[in-house]
Amino acid sequence: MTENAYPGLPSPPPLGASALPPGTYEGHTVLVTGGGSGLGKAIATEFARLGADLVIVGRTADRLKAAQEELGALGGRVTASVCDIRDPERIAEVFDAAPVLPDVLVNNAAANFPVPAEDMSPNAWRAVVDITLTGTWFMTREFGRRHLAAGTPGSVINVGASYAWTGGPGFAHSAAAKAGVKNLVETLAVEWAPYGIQVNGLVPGLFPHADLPEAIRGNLERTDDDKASRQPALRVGQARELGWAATFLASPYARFVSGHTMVVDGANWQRRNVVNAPVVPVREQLGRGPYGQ
Ligand SMILES: CCC/C=C/C(=O)SCCNC(=O)CCNC(=O)[C@H](O)C(C)(C)COP(=O)([O-])OP(=O)([O-])OC[C@H]1O[C@@H](n2cnc3c(N)ncnc32)[C@H](O)[C@@H]1OP(=O)([O-])[O-]
Ligand SMILES: NC(=O)C1=CN([C@@H]2O[C@H](COP(=O)(O)OP(=O)(O)OC[C@H]3O[C@@H](n4cnc5c(N)ncnc54)[C@H](OP(=O)(O)O)[C@@H]3O)[C@@H](O)[C@H]2O)C=CC1
Repeated sequence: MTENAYPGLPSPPPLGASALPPGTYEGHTVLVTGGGSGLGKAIATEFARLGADLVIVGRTADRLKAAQEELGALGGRVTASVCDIRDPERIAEVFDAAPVLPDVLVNNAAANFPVPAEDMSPNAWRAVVDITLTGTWFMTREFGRRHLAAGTPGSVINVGASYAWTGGPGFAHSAAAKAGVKNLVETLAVEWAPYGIQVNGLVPGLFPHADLPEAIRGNLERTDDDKASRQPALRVGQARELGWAATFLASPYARFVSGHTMVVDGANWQRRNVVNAPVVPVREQLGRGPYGQ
């Protein structure tokens, strides 16, 4: 495909830059689920650059250990805890074992793979909804209860997806779960504001990276042979751009922002064409034959 003639949205400042004052998060601890890889690690990185201590959570010990070393090199204390966020008892143990009660919870871990709705097994539905929605709720519940008991303020950021508003053909499970995640933001922001707890959402657009599972990476490659030109911004997101948004939302400069979901996607989710593109059924887009054959 030929290069686009338009400039698109400008590139962000380089990795290592920050809009917030140095030390904004000194003395604060940030727990990031899925902080051992991909966007979770990028978010954790930006908090660490601003002085935060971290707790990172995921299912895979090796992945967490590698991230712990990488993030630890930024100067703060990094605790790595193996935990499946579907398990509320294990979540309680992770909070018990953390050096302090984290001030910020970033619910970043999620599960997803493309599948035509009619092909989805009950377990496939459960795996995605249990991790993405129920796991997010279990983490948030533990965080909220402990802050209420301690009488301390806190900030929750739920990482979402724009198909929470639009629906997500080919991702019925994930889209339904992310809609629930966005709705939780709105409910809990009201319930917990009196106790000093902010709850916000943060939605990445297209942020390809090497840690994505094969099913998602393969899907992006199949449908996006030229990722940049298929978006209004004419480029994809840089992981640090999501990290910067997260550090702003949980910062002292956003104390009156709660119940809001911020979309960082170069306006891709608002996109409509003057002339509609031809409709291609999901199973055809995914290269599957007719249902039942
Ligand atoms: C696109 C841009 C937006 C991106 C948004 C993102 O979220 S990106 C972030 C993306 N990051 C991640 O997703 C990271 C985490 N994701 C994961 O670890 C896996 O995707 C997981 C959720 C399947 C693992 O959960 P687990 O260990 O509990 O699962 P398990 O292995 O036991 O399988 C459970 C059921 O699912 C079935 N099934 C599985 N794959 C497929 C498939 N491709 N097709 C159909 N079905 C599939 C499997 O067959 C089984 O059903 P069965 O046979 O019993 O009826
Ligand atoms: N990348 C993108 O373009 C987009 C991403 N998003 C959202 O951004 C967030 C991060 O995605 P991304 O970094 O790309 O995805 P990754 O697959 O790279 O990361 C997911 C992380 O979550 C962890 N995780 C998954 N399941 C569980 C579980 N049951 N318990 C604990 N940890 C778990 C994984 O670790 P482990 O497997 O070791 O448990 C991994 O570290 C997600 O919420 C995703 O939905 C939304 C739109 C687009």
